[in-house]
Amino acid sequence: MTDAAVLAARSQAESSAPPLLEARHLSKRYHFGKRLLPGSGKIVHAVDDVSLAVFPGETLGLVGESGCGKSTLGRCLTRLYEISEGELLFEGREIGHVGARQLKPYRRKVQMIFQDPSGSLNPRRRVADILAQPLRVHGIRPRAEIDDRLRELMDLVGLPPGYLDRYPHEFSGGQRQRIGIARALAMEPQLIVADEPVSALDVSVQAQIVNLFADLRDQLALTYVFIAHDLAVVRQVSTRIAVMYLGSIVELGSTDTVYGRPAHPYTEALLSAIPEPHARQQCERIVLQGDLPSPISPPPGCRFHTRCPFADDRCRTERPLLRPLDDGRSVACHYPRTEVSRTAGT
Ligand SMILES: Nc1ncnc2c1ncn2[C@@H]1O[C@H](COP(=O)(O)OP(=O)(O)OP(=O)(O)O)[C@@H](O)[C@H]1O
Repeated sequence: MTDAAVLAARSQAESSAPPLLEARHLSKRYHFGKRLLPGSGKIVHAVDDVSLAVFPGETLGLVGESGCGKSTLGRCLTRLYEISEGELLFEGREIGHVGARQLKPYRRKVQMIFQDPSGSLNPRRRVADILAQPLRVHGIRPRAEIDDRLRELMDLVGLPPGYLDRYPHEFSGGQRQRIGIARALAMEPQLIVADEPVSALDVSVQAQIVNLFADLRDQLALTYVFIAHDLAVVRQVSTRIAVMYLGSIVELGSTDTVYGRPAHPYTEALLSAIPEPHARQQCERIVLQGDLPSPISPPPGCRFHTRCPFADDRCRTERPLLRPLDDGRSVACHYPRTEVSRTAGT
């Protein structure tokens, strides 16, 4: 493991603990069109050479605008999607390319929570059945202990045990998300990848669910990858932040470092849009010109150069690697904002 991207991904460790999960040069491509006719199909480079380490007990927030590849990366990390290239290691063991049988223990240890939990909640089954199913199928608890465990799970997510007899449609959105969380917890996971888990909820309910995530992390020593487009929510819940742009990580660092003084021009623009007055000292909003380029034909050089106000010839031709800076974060930019004079307007 000598190469700069992997070292940069690991340089963020807040403790000496080895990573729980590590992606090395992970890429995911979608093929569509007429694949049988050579040259006629198209390839979407949804995740492009991502190296990332997730450490035990942390919440790694994954942010970036719509279409940058957050969900695809989340699904690759949980092995819901096949990985096109690269490695994925859980507790040091390669699990990126193993078959279903070898993947079984990992499937339990890593759970995914979605924006809309309805997908995992069978509308014709009572909550008790929904929660008991993984306990039975995976033999997680002896039959005699299942009833107690169901009550425990309801208690963990703040729902009365009497609700076990109800059906999913009898709950509000926030309560349904609590049941989705309880279902994930039933597997006794070590890592949860939560993909936009609060974005469909009312703001007041969002705060309750975010607090629940934080409480559960402390209570059960969980580790999270928290995917969201709402930067204020991600800031509240995350210990570290990974910023994605067009399939790649462009900045990775502690939440305070990245939000306090972003180093990548894309992060700077993204954070300038947070409406909260206390989110950053700087109030001026940076409006990026142009749209997110297509991941079917990403631009050469720095992927961000077509929208970057500071791009020069080097940026147009040479792709910057994710490299560690002195302050512990990593950035994929030839001219990080923390290394140039802001007053000079560069
Ligand atoms: N099944 C698919 N086939 C082809 N392209 C896909 C597929 N799923 C996603 N994509 C494309 O891959 C890119 C990344 O999508 P992804 O959903 O991972 O981004 P995202 O950052 O999670 O966006 P959002 O926040 O809108 O969900 C997008 O350009 C998207 O259109």
